[in-house]
Amino acid sequence: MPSHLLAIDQGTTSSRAIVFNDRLEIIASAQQEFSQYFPHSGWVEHDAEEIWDSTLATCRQALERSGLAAADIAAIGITNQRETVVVWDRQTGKAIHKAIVWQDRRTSGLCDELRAAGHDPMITAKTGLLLDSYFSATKIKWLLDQVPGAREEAAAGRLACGTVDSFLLWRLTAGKVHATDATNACRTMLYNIYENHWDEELLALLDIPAALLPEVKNSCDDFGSTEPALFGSSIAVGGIAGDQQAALIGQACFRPGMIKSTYGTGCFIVLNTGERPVVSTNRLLTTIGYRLDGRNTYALEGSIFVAGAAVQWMRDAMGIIESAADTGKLARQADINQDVYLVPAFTGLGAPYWDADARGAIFGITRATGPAELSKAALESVCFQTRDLLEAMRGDWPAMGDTVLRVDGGMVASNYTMQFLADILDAPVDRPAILETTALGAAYLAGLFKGLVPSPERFVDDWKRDKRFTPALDEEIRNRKYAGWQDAVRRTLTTS
Ligand SMILES: Nc1ncnc2c1ncn2[C@@H]1O[C@H](COP(=O)(O)OP(=O)(O)O)[C@@H](O)[C@H]1O
Ligand SMILES: O=P(O)(O)OC[C@H](O)CO
Repeated sequence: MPSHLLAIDQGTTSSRAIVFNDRLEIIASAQQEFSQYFPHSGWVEHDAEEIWDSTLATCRQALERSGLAAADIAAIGITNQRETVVVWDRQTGKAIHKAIVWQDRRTSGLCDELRAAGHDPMITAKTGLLLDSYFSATKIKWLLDQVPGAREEAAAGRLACGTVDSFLLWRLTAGKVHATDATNACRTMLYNIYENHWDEELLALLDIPAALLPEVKNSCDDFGSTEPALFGSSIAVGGIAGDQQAALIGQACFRPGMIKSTYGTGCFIVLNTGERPVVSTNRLLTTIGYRLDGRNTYALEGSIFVAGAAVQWMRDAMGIIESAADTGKLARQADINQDVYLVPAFTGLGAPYWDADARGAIFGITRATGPAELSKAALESVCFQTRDLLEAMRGDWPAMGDTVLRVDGGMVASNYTMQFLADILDAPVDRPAILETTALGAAYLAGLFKGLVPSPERFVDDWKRDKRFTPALDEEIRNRKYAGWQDAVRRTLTTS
């Protein structure tokens, strides 16, 4: 009986494949970066062929490194960068244009027009999202409108469209399955998260034919099986989830009130709110955390565009540090009497401010300010932004109670940052034993499909912590520091 699981983690900058055993321990992995295309200011594209090639290559490498054959893999789970869209030809499987990436802002003018026409309350009421070019819908419209012949091809039923999971599934099954899961569908801004269907009014508003879109399934479901020639024999695909939702699953946040925060390039905080969706009054997103057996578990999400990217900026643009880990060492040496704040609004500010025009700023610099103080300010900015989101979540969902934040992503390697996070939140911060939580979530869904892993209720109890960071900052200092941050943000915003 095959008992291993293969997780595909198709991210914004790299594709990864990880083989897990049925105890959900990592056996082997492979990773490959691919090109980012920036054809114009604010535009971000990926080549769908590079996405596919890197995914296939890493799956094969991970299998080879594990010493296993395809026949030893019980099922594949796919997790992916969300919102990014591909439109492809059903006959050839080739994309008609490069994929438009979630970060791409080319349709912000169209979003402004939709807002001016008063459509945003309807969009939020159906999708739980805020009208923004971040989501897939306006990107699909752009592709249909701008690629020569696309509208005619679509009308003739010759095109298919989907988020990256759906494109990969199409390729893995050699065009036999056109499907996605609810966590990906709910990020398109075309999916009604309360009634669980592609929304006709939204499709009509954006002139997107329903026939283009994939079937929406559970996150753990029968997604078909891979073409035998790809890996030597066919493997079932049993799970799909967008990467932030997969991290929620991998962190075993299966109970209402449980919350995870992923610190990579950006930061995404997701709170499980249970079977009842919570409508945000604080500009957070209502989203589907996962769908199992036809039942949605909803979540509130806050997205911060710049987290580890602030550290990359210190290294690549400023040359203040040589490697990311230097920031922690420097921050510990900083003069504690200097209150320096960095507001990393490099591409505007995300939740809960949603100010696309704000730009980064540094406050409180003196002649004595140097790399140490800037490093400290960069790391702390991520923690202040997390507190902003948690305050918004508490406002939206008073039942949240005491928070324990489960963290993952590259930046959680920084003990300085994690301790300051606990201090400024005045809440414990838990770092898990397995840091590959996104892939773990995908593997878990695939394992659940095959009955190889514990039920969600039991998985919660199996979750293992590496380290807990406990708050240790005096209340008066905490309040003063946070007030300083709020003041810095106020001075950065372009909207009042
Ligand atoms: N020790 C560290 N201290 C601070 N930041 C770090 C550290 N290690 C990694 N990072 C940051 O974490 C990010 C990488 O995390 P990762 O989860 O791999 O991101 P992504 O999946 O978005 O590419 C980078 O932005 C990097 O600067
Ligand atoms: O690929 P990541 O890890 O940068 O995540 C991207 C998010 O899914 C975008 O919403």
